[in-house]
Amino acid sequence: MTKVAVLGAGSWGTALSIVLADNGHDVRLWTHRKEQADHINSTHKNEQYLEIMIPDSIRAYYELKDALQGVEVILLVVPTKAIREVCQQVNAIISHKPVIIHATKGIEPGSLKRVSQLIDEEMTQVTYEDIVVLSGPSHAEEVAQRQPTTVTVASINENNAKVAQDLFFNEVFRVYTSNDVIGIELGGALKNIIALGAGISDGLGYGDNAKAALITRGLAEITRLGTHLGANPLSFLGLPGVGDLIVTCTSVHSRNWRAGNLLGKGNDLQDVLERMGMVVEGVRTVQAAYQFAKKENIEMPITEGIYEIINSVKKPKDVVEQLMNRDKREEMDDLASLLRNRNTR
Ligand SMILES: NC(=O)C1=CN([C@@H]2O[C@H](COP(=O)(O)OP(=O)(O)OC[C@H]3O[C@@H](n4cnc5c(N)ncnc54)[C@H](OP(=O)(O)O)[C@@H]3O)[C@@H](O)[C@H]2O)C=CC1
Ligand SMILES: O=C(CO)COP(=O)(O)O
Repeated sequence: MTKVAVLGAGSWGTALSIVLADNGHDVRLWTHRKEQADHINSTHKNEQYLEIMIPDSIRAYYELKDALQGVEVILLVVPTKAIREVCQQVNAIISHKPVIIHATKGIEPGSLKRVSQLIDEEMTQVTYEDIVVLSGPSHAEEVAQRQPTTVTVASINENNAKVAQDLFFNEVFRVYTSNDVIGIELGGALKNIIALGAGISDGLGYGDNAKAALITRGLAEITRLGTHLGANPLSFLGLPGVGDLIVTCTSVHSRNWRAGNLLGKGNDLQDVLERMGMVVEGVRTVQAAYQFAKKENIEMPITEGIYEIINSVKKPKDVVEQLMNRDKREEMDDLASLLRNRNTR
């Protein structure tokens, strides 16, 4: 039995706590709202985020220092915009060196840093190489119902990746390992932008052809930027790449798809975000990806179009027209040269 503090009691933190509790671990689920901790402990429910009974063995905490007492593993699962703040709070409390796993999917606008880089910056006890990221096609709603799910855990520290694999692995939650932290983080963050696009396309009334095109050409963009930033291109063919792209672009559970769908139907972004009541990471990540594409001079027309819609520069229909009328080209043009360049390095 491992003592694990799960920081973030939203849908994903709750679902992953259930996996850990099913595996017999001592799970402390931390929330920054006292009334939520009391509610979870007295009712074993967190219905604001998930319609599921929470195992009695999971205890919710409001006091962070109590939640962190003697833990061997910390699982960070707050939205990207809260990562720095939560890491600073943890840093002020712990003096030991637990294994840090994060399951957050985003990139910070401005700094253009991935989540593991933010953790590394904020936590003095942590070394970048030791951080583990957990990612893959895994909606909280299905994980909490113990539906078959596969994810990947990646770390430069192979031992820590195996620790994470053993911690979560069970008969309905299959966990693979990888050492491509950059690829796994970027795949998870960037697919949310394409999922917004898929939702917009559905909201506009376009069909499966358009969505399949967005998924495929979106994957080309993710691979283009990711490989440029040092990821292994093969990672984008894996669970945290194409796997997560498919699930997020096609599932009604997806917050990003749902938000996009409402935007495509003509709703205002602020209204949409208020209606969602949960984090829609793609809205913030698209700002970062757009900045990345400009800074690194990477062609990302879908990302650019979603950026223009989110920032009310263009209407969804105009972006579709813009994408369909780009210059004619060979499909594998840039990806083939990207792989060639990589091989000769
Ligand atoms: N939901 C899913 O299926 C999956 C989500 N993810 C990723 O996991 C991350 C979290 O998503 P998810 O659980 O869905 O988000 P939710 O919106 O469901 O929950 C976010 C949780 O974080 C809490 N929180 C926000 N800011 C802070 C803060 N400053 N300090 C402490 N707690 C804070 C929220 O508290 P409050 O209730 O007060 O707002 C809430 O409990 C995202 O990066 C997402 O992309 C990854 C895979 C699957
Ligand atoms: O990352 C996810 C599934 O793997 C969750 O995506 P959403 O945030 O769009 O629900």
